Amino acid sequence: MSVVVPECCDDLKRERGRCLFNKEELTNILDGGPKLTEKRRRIEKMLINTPELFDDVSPDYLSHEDRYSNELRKATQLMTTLEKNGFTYNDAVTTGTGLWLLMDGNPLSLHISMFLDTIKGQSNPQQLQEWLPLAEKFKIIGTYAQTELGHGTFVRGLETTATYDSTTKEFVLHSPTITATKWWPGALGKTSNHAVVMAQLYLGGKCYGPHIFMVQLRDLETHRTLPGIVVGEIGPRLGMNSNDNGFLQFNHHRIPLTNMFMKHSQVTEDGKYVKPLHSKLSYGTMVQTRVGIVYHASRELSRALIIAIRYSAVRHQSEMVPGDPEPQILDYQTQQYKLLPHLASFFALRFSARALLEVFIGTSAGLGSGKMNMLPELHALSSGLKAVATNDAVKGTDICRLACGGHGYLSSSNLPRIYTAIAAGITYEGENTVLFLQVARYLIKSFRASSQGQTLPFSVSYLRVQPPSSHAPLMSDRGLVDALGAGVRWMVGEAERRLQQLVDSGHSPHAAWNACSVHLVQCADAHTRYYICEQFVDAVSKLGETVSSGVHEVLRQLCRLYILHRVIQTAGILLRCGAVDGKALTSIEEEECHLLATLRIQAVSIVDAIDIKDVFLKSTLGAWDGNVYQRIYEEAQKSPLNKSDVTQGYYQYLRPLMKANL
Ligand SMILES: CCCCCCCC/C=C\CCCCCCCC(=O)SCCNC(=O)CCNC(=O)[C@H](O)C(C)(C)COP(=O)(O)OP(=O)(O)OC[C@H]1O[C@@H](n2cnc3c(N)ncnc32)[C@H](O)[C@@H]1OP(=O)(O)O
Ligand SMILES: Cc1cc2nc3c(=O)[nH]c(=O)nc-3n(C[C@H](O)[C@H](O)[C@H](O)COP(=O)(O)OP(=O)(O)OC[C@H]3O[C@@H](n4cnc5c(N)ncnc54)[C@H](O)[C@@H]3O)c2cc1C
Repeated sequence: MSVVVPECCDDLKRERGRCLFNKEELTNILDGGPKLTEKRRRIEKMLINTPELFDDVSPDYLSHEDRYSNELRKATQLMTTLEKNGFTYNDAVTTGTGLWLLMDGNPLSLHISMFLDTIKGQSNPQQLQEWLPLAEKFKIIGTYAQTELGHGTFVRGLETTATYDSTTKEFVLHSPTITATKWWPGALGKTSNHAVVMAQLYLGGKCYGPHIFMVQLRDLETHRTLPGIVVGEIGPRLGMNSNDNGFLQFNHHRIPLTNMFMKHSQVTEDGKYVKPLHSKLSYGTMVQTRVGIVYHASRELSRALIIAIRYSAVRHQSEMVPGDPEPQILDYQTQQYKLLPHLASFFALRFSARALLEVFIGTSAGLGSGKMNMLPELHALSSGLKAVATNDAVKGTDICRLACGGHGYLSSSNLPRIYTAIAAGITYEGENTVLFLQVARYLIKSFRASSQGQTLPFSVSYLRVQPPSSHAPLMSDRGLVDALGAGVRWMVGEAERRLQQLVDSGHSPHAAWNACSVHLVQCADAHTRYYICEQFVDAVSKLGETVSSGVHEVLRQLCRLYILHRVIQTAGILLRCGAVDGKALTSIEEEECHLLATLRIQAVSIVDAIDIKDVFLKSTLGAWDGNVYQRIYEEAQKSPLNKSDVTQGYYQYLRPLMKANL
C-alpha cells in the first residue's frame, strides 16, 4: 500500500485553496504537540506498510466465524508489528491508530485496555510482578468480566460469589442463578484464556461486596475451557460483530487466595478482611476506561465529520438559484447547521478529554500517597464527560450519515460501522443516564455543602450560593459562558428546592430523588457542558499567545460556535433564570448563522487538519481525492452477488414463482 497523496478533484482543490491557516499547526494542537504528531505518523506509516492489516474483502461479506478469525488475524498482526518496530500497544491506543484499523471489534482491545489496566491498578507488588509481564507479552490473554445477565449498571447487585475456604486457602467462584451468568464482556467468548472477574466476596458467611479476581478460564496449551467453567459467545449484535462478546458461568470453581486483587483490600490466610482506603477504589478500571472513552468518542466523531464534510464539498444537488449550476451541498445553510456545530463539538471534546486526563493523572498520583479527596471530583467529571462525549458522538455520526443522503447508508461510506460501534458507548462502561445521575448526586451534595459555607472543588466552584457577579460583557465568550453557568446554578438550585419540597411533604429522600430525576439528569448534562465550554475557552485563550493568527482565528470561531449553539439549546433555562433576554437570543441566533457561513469557507481544510488518512477512514465518500462516484461504483463490484449474472436464488425461488399458476 502506498502513502502517495493522490491528486484531488477540482471541488476539493478549490476548497483547499481557500485555506488561510497553517494546517500542520492545527494538526499538532489536536495531537497534543508536534512530537506526538510525528509519533502518530511513524506508527501509521509502519501500519500502512503492513498490507496484512488491511481487508481485501469487506467483513460484511464474511461468515460470522470468518469475520471473527479475520479480525483476530489482524489484531495479532497489529500487536506483533508494533512490538517488532519498537512500539507498544499503548502507543497504538493513545494515538488511536491501531483501534481505527481494527475497529470492527478488535478481540484484543479489552486485553490491552481493561485487563492490563486492572493488573496495573489493582495488583499488590507480588501480583504485579507475576501477571504484568505475562499479560504484556500476551502469554495470558484476558478481558474484564463484570456485567451479568441480570445486572450491568448496579454493580452492588452482582450475583457471582467468591467464597473463601480457609482450609484450602482458595476462593470458590460460583454462579448461583441464570442471571448470575457473566454476559457481554468483549473477547470473553473465544479469545480470552483469563478474565478479571467482579464477584461478591464472602468471608465466614458475610458478604463484603464486589471484589476483583484473576481467573484462568482456558488451558494455556489446548485453549480448552477448564473444568467448572462454561464459556461461549453471545451472538450477533448491532455492531462490532467481529468481536466475541461472551458469557461465563462458574460451577464451584476454585482459585487460590492470591488471585484476589489485593492492592486496595486484602483477605488474610485465616479469612480476615482488610478494608480499602476508599470503598470505590475497586471501580478504578472503570474510571480509567471512561477517561479513554472520551478520547475515543471524539476520534470516531472526527472520522464521521471528515467523511461528511469532504463529501458535502464534492456533492452537488438541486438549484439554489433557478437556472444556476447545482451548488455544493455544503453551501446550503441547513447542511452547515447539521455539520459545523458537531465539528465544534469535536474540538470541544478533544480539549476536554485532555483536561480530564490531567485530572486523572493528578488524582492517580494522589492515590499513590493515600490522598483520596480528589476521587469524587474525578468520578463526577469522568462520568459526565463520558456521557456527553458518547451521546454527542453518536448523535453527530448519525447526523453525518444523514447529511450524506442515500450514500451515507452504504456500508462502503463506513458511516454505518462508525455509528454502530460508537452507539455501544452510550451503554457500556456505565449507561449514560446512570452516569448523569451520579454527577447529579455530586452536584446536589456540593450545592448543599456550599449553603453550609463549605468551599467547593474546582469543577463545581461556580455553584456556590453567592457567586461573584460576572463582569464580562454578556456577548463576549466569557460573558456567555458565565450566563450558561448561571443557568446551571439555577437548575441545580431548582432541583434542590424540589427535592426538599418533596421530602418536606412526606416523601422519602429516595422517592424524592426518583421524582426529580429527569430534571437531575438535565442538571448533570448542563453542568458537564458548562465544564466543556470552560475548557474550550481556556484552551483557546492559552494557545492564543503561542499559535499563528490563522490557527487562532479558526479555533476562536469554533469555540464561539460551540458556545452560541449551547446558549441556543439552553434558551428556555437561560430565559427563565434571567441570564439572557429575548433580544440577546435573537442576536445570538443571527451570529450563529453568520458564523456558519464563515466557517464553511475553511471547513474542508479544518477536517484535513484532523489528519486521518484514507486507509483509516475506510470510506468511499470521505477519501482525500474526493473521487466519490468511482469509488462507490468499484466497491459495489465486489459484492458476491455480482460474481455471476444469474444467482442461485433465481433458479431456486424466482423461476418457480414465475412458473407457478397463481
Ligand atoms: C479498547 C481500547 C482501549 C482504549 C481505552 C479507551 C478507549 C476504549 C474505547 C472503546 C473500546 C470498547 C471498550 C468497551 C468496554 C466496555 C466495558 C464495560 O462496559 S465494563 C462494565 C462497566 N460497567 C459499569 O460501568 C457499571 C456502572 N455502574 C457503576 O459504576 C456503579 O454501580 C455506580 C457508580 C452506578 C453505583 O455504584 P454504587 O452502587 O457502588 O455506589 P452508590 O451507592 O451509587 O454511591 C456511593 C458513593 O460512591 C461514589 N462512587 C461511585 N462510583 C465511584 C467511583 N468510581 N469513584 C469514586 N466514587 C464513586 C458515589 O458518588 C457515591 O458517593 P456519595 O455517597 O454520593 O458521596
Ligand atoms: C458492546 C458492549 C460491550 C460491553 N463490554 C463489556 C465488557 O467488556 N465487560 C463488562 O463487564 N461489561 C460489558 N458490557 C456491559 C455494559 O457495561 C452494560 O451493558 C452497561 O453497564 C449497562 O448495564 P445494563 O445492560 O444492565 O443496563 P440496565 O442498567 O439494565 O439499563 C437499562 C435501562 O435502565 C435504566 N436504569 C438502570 N439503572 C437505573 C437507575 N439507577 N436510575 C435510572 N435509570 C436506570 C438505564 O438508564 C437504561 O435506560 C458491554 C456492553 C456492550 C453493549
